[in-house]
Amino acid sequence: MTDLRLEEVSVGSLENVGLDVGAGEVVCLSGPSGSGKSRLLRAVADLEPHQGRVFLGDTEQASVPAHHWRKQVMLVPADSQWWFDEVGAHFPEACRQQVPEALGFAPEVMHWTISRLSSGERQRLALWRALALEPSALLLDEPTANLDHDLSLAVEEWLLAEIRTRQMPVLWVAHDRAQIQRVADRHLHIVGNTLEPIHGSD
Ligand SMILES: Nc1ncnc2c1ncn2[C@@H]1O[C@H](COP(=O)(O)OP(=O)(O)OP(=O)(O)O)[C@@H](O)[C@H]1O
Repeated sequence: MTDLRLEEVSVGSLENVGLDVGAGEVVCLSGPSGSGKSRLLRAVADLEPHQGRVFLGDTEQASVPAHHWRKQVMLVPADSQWWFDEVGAHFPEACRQQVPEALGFAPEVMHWTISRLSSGERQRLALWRALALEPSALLLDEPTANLDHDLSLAVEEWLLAEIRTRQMPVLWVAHDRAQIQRVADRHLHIVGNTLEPIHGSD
């Protein structure tokens, strides 16, 4: 059981962010457009230079090569990147026959070309690809932004079940207040250069 801890992290206009996300806990992060939500996730994923320290359990980000860190602390960005022609080539062999039902795909999806994917299909497959790599922590940047309401609910439910089962600490950037109320154990909102806790239905 591993927590994700930020100590005095500064990136862009955000200063001295301190945060401890427990195993299996979902902390939602909201804030105005351009306030620094994505940059904070990128800093935690060691994709952007920043000040301060980030820990996964006892392991400090600065003590491991960035590519090892990123396999453990997995960022699912709003715009996912794909580098092979076919979907299946991006997945470990063992996962190709087990596409989760909640994502709404038939197994044939593994033979689809990347170029035909809609933005919502890309987003759902990027989530499955991230989980298929069995990370220890997840950083989700508006993971359902391109999905319709029903699919959004199904994906949320699937994600929450996976998060609880695997006991991953999760930072989840979201705009939709209703979604935040459904998924968040805690909600932090960016105000100026800091994160402020939002309680209940504020
Ligand atoms: N590498 C960079 N160097 C300098 N400024 C950057 C860099 N990347 C992003 N920015 C700026 O930092 C600010 C925060 O960007 P960020 O992408 O984190 O916003 P956000 O809160 O995720 O916004 P949105 O909700 O619109 O996605 C923006 O003004 C952006 O232009």
